[in-house]
Amino acid sequence: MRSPIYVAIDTPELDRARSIAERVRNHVGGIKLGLEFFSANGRAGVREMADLGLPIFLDLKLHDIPNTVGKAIQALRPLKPAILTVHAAGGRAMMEDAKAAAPTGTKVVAVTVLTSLDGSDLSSIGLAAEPQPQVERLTALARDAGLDGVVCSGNEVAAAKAAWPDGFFVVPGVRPAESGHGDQKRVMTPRQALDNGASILVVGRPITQAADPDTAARAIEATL
Ligand SMILES: O=C(O)c1cc(=O)[nH]c(=O)n1[C@@H]1O[C@H](COP(=O)(O)O)[C@@H](O)[C@H]1O
Repeated sequence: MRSPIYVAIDTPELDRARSIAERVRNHVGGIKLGLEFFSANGRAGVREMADLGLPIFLDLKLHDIPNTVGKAIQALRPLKPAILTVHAAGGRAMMEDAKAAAPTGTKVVAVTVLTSLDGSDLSSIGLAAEPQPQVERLTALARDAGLDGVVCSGNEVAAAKAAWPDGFFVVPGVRPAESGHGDQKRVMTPRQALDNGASILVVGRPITQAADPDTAARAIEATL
């Protein structure tokens, strides 16, 4: 079975991205490319990474009016990514247009509450401090809009899955026990996140910043 780990290769440097991907390829199920990589390398860079043969998760977290998000996804169609992200807070019509514009076979998943936010951050933007009800509300909205799944932390994934048993659940903010949290606030170990119902795990710096990314990816895989 393919590893549930998607390695988040967050770098603007194409050569470095390719080198990390080549080193970890036997211990991950796919590659996640986000805003940092895409802003520097664009669609051509994504194509080069796709040539390595692993599924591509294109994480652009689109969040705009429905027409703009739909047209942006149309422009991405030739890349045929395995997974694409939008922000659930963009609303139901935006998510519907996102799904309608995506290629067949691309999973469109909605980010609920970023894993970098804790209760006090949520209060500061006018939301209730408890993340779980917000994750549950946005998960139901994403399901009703016809998306394929959501992104949430390992703390909320069990509740989200209870509301959407056949949804696809992406869990970032994953940290092996001995790893630093960096800017992540709602974190969980890879094993626990899988046990709670994650479909895939997004792991970035614990692998990409390790002295030996291959060994780090292998060590995480061994805990699953
Ligand atoms: O959509 C995401 O992948 C995402 C959502 C979220 O709530 N939190 C989050 O960290 N991510 C992404 O997951 C990756 C986490 O990276 P590390 O913190 O280095 O493991 C980054 O590429 C983030 O953009």
